[in-house]
Amino acid sequence: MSHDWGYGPHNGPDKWGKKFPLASGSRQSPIDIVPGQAGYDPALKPLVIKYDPKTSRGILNNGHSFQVDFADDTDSSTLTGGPLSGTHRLRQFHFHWGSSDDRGSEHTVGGKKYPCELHLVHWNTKYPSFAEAASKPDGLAVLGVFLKVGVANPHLQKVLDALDSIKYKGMQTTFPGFDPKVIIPSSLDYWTYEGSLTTPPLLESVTWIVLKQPICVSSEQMAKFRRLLFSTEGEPPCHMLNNYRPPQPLKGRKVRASFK
Ligand SMILES: NS(=O)(=O)c1ccc(NC(=S)OCCc2ccsc2)cc1
Ligand SMILES: [Zn+2]
Repeated sequence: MSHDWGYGPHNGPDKWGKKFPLASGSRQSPIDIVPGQAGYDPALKPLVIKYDPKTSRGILNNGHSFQVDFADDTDSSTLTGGPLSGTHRLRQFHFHWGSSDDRGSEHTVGGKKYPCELHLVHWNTKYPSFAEAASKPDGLAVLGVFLKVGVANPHLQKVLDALDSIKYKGMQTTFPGFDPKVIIPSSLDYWTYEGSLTTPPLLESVTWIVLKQPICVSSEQMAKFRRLLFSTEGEPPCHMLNNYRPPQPLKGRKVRASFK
């Protein structure tokens, strides 16, 4: 069954509930993180991020964002510690961004929108595969990193240089030897809460770990994200803009902070 969900006026986040009833579920993402209401939890452990650049494989325009995919058949690239139990393997990372620098992130902080948000997607190896884990309440862990406009980011530039070869939906190319550690901020202070995928199928299987410290990106680099297309080569061109879901109701959930 082909799902034509997207981010436009006719198929955007307000319309997803028609085909994906989880859209109004009890643990939907993203959310607005209110620092004053996120209690410090001394029981939270430090995050342990171990990424091996030899596991990076390719870069794909999937028609909603672009993603860098990783080999996840071994424990070479993993996320452990923090609020997590067990080992979570890195599967892919991708971004969400706006049509201008004043919007684009999915999570917001006290109502503040960032121009872009990076998601590093991991799955719990207590399950046999990503697809199996994606259907379990403790199956996935997504590390969220905000991007703020400032000086150009040379590490991000390596990713952006590949975008010209994946302009249209469905295009992909090889992307070997990339270490995602270089686009993680120096501070690993985080907020964490129980949520969902922020796109269909909106599965409520994600432990969200959102880093407090943003990384920098220049306005010129943001313009490169916006040259991607939602559309295939044969379709009328539609620029990939505002591919973010707005914050969803907290519905009684607690957000915890790893820092005072
Ligand atoms: N934006 S997000 O990080 O919440 C996020 C992460 C992964 C996905 N979906 C993926 S990787 O789907 C792959 C296909 C699949 C298989 C089982 S459920 C979905 C959607 C949203
Ligand atoms: Zn995402």
